[in-house]
Amino acid sequence: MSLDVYTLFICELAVLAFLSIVMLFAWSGSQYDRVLGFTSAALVMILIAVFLSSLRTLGLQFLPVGLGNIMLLLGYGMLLNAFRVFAGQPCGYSWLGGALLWALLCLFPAFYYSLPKRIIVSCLLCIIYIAALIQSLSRSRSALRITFWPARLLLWIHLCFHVLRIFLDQGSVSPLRGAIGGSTFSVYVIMESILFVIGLTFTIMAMVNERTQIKYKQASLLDPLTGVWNRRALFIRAEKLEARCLQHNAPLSVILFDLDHFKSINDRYGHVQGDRVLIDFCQVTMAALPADAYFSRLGGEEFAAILISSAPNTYALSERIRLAVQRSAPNNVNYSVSIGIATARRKPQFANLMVAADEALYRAKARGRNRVEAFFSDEPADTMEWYPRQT
Ligand SMILES: Nc1nc2c(ncn2[C@@H]2O[C@H](COP(=O)(O)OP(=O)(O)OP(=O)(O)O)[C@@H](O)[C@H]2O)c(=O)[nH]1
Repeated sequence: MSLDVYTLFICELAVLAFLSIVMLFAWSGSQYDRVLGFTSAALVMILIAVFLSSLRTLGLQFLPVGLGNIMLLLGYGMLLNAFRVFAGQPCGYSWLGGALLWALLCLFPAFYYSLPKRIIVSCLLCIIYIAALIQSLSRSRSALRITFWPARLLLWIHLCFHVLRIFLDQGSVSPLRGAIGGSTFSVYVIMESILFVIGLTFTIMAMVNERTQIKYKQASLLDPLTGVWNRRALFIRAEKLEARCLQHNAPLSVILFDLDHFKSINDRYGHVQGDRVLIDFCQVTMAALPADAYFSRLGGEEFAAILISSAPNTYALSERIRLAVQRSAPNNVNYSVSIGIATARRKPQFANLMVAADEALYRAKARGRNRVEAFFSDEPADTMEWYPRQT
């Protein structure tokens, strides 16, 4: 099979133009997402670079060799920015490095007029950029469960191709009259480049799509004011914890919190200060809870925590939280919390624990607030762990 370099060149220009348009539409449709913006810029720059390199047929040197490669390296720089923004890193100036170095080297005739030297330097710069892309991608790994591996594979294939090119492309000038490609190897470079830009465009769109979906899913599980998990998240998590406790025969505890006289805090200090108290309560409580506890806002001034912990430990922890809240005074506003707890020794059922903890919380309110009450029962229950009746 022989591949015609002219046909491939036209294909590449058409593919790049089409992908640039698709990406520009995706960018504007995504409320100008910066990742898609940088990718659009990269595709447009690579399109210009490919067009400029075709001017070799006219016997030109500066436009295809100087400017064409500068545009190509700027295109890689834009891709680097896209991956950096995706990973939450600052763009910095490294995206400019390749293009500046190329411009500098073109000042030396020994480089400017030597195809083999230009091929080696161009390959090395591409390898550096692709390695930087792989490194930035690795930083996004936790945010990309599905698209991480295809993206990584695509970049590694592109990197290996450039390593191979250093050894296989001898830089022998194409024998074709008015050749578009610089060397006889150009046909493979164009073909790989077409496949790479197609793969890259769709991979980046899939990455952005996955990130958006995760963001919306997270948002649906978080309380917008305090940033802690919401009721829905708690119930999802509880199912998992129930299963874990069942498997390891571990005790499961629920702690219910209700801020005392919160309405009067709103009335006396205003709603904004009331919000600050809610945020402060979350910070104080989260700092005291163990890392594997799951804390959420049920609504209003009601919160819940679920954790694998025995009854005495849960009681001691709740007391610590109550005292920490009592000491805390955001903007000099003192407040307190009533706490109800319940623990199941084995076969825990979250719904039952919530009812039991709620009963204990009701007692804490009835007995004067700012106190911890644990669920107890007079019935001989075989799974609920209860405390001696408090008088
Ligand atoms: N600032 C603020 N207030 C809220 C928010 N959500 C609910 N509230 C207020 O919380 C108050 C809850 O009042 P109540 O249910 O009467 O409870 P309380 O005043 O804390 O009384 P006890 O629970 O009996 O100690 C209401 O006034 C709500 O308006 C919120 O997001 N921000």
